Amino acid sequence: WRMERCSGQPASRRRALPLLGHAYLLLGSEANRMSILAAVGREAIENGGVVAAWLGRSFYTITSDAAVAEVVLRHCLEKTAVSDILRHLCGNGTVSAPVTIWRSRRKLITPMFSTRHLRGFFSTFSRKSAEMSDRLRLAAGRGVISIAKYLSSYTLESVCESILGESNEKERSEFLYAFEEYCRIAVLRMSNPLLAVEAVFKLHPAYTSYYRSIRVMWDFIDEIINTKISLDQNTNSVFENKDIKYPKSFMELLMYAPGAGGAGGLRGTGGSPSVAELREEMLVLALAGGDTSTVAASFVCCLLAQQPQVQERLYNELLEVIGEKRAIEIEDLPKLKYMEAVINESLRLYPPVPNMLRKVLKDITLPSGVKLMEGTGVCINVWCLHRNPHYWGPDADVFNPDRFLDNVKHHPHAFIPFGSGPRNCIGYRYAMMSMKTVLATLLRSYKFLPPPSSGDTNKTFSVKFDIMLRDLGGFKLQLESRST
Ligand code: HEM
Repeated sequence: WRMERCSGQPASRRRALPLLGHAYLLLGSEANRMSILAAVGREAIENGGVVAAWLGRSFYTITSDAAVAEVVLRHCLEKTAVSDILRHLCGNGTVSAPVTIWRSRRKLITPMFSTRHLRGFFSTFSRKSAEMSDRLRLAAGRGVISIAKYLSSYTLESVCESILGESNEKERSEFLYAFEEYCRIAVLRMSNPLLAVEAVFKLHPAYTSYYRSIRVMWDFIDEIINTKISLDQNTNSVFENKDIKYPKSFMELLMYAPGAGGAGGLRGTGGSPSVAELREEMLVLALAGGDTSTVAASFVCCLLAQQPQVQERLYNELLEVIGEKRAIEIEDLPKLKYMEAVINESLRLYPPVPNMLRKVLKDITLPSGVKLMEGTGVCINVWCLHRNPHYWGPDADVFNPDRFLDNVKHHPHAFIPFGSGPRNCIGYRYAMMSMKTVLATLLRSYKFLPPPSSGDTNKTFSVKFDIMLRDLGGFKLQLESRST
């Protein structure tokens, strides 16, 4: 009570238990976890933007308010202890690193996302999209499929080619399976403060599986790194070759980055990058870049299946900008304005990262007088912020891409699927390019239809939360070929 009083934050009306605080509410199924997070986010809206809750003995401010999100994302760059679970996998990789290490890591990978490098990856997106479209030919007209299954192969293949440079299919699917297993268990550990304690987790049935899945992912990346290093050594080019031709993989770019070697940079002993450090960054990019885009593109497809008029309008835009037959070119992408609005509206309603956590390092007093206290955590409830009627009107839950075409100005922090501030998503442009390319390829060849008897065309998908947001129904839809 003292914390709530000092911070001026209303306490959640849900009961807190000794030791667990409100964390016991998150212990049920993945769907239950998401509905609790959404309910607490709505409590914050009712309270004018914030509500206080306890995750174990840690005090958290939950917010669904754009102004609070802006302050937090600008000033609080440290992740909370919950991110320590991510560090088991990614170590000091950019996404999970403590601020002191994060600064140099972020500086090092930023140039890799320059326009020049991103342009180099377009050919990967377009080739992999065409391959996925071919694979789908067998599924068209043959009933219900999970579009996420196909999109996850597309994103992982593209990510592997552009980020790692190479990989084989069997190992890729083992990697994907291991990642799903890791997410399933990691979120249990994040939601249950007792399981965050290693000695307690050791007694849990998922303990072995958790570390096995991490091992599988590490081995996958290490194998690629070691092959690359020995190849380069054999050709005498390791770290000296400044004239490699584009497109390079992110891994090559990182190995040859001029900035590598500074404090926290990627040079291991003897002037070469340590495999462990390369692995950390590659894992961050492969994971942050793969699953998020799969989830985002899958929700777009399912929403389009529900909304035939939106899909037809998008198809017409594709005909106008690209036409029916010619290959998509990189210059087409910025012209697809309606496509961008559809993706944004989908990201608004179904943000793949529905919660962002930050630690407060210094007391901050918000304009409302509420205090964010040093040492406490903040959870930005993106799911509720994106559905907050205060910013999006009484029809906030309705899918309407025109919101992003109208000249109505929204609060700049009412829409933050990629975060914001110095620690925002570094792969935003990569993700948009990849998603636009695959969606344009698929929509020119297929019509998306909802599964039979899926009911209301504006229904909210039932979702679950396991680090990422996912459709509980498994992203099901039907395909009809446009060429018949
Ligand atoms: C639709 C796709 C994507 C979404 C919705 C998304 C979302 C996000 C969000 C919300 C954050 C900030 C998390 C926080 O503040 O706690 C983030 C960080 C990050 N994302 Fe993405 N992301 C996507 C795609 C990508 C891609 C394609 C890459 C790389 C290829 C990537 C790399 C990263 C990295 C490295 C960070 C950490 C940045 C830092 O801490 O400085 N993301 N992403």
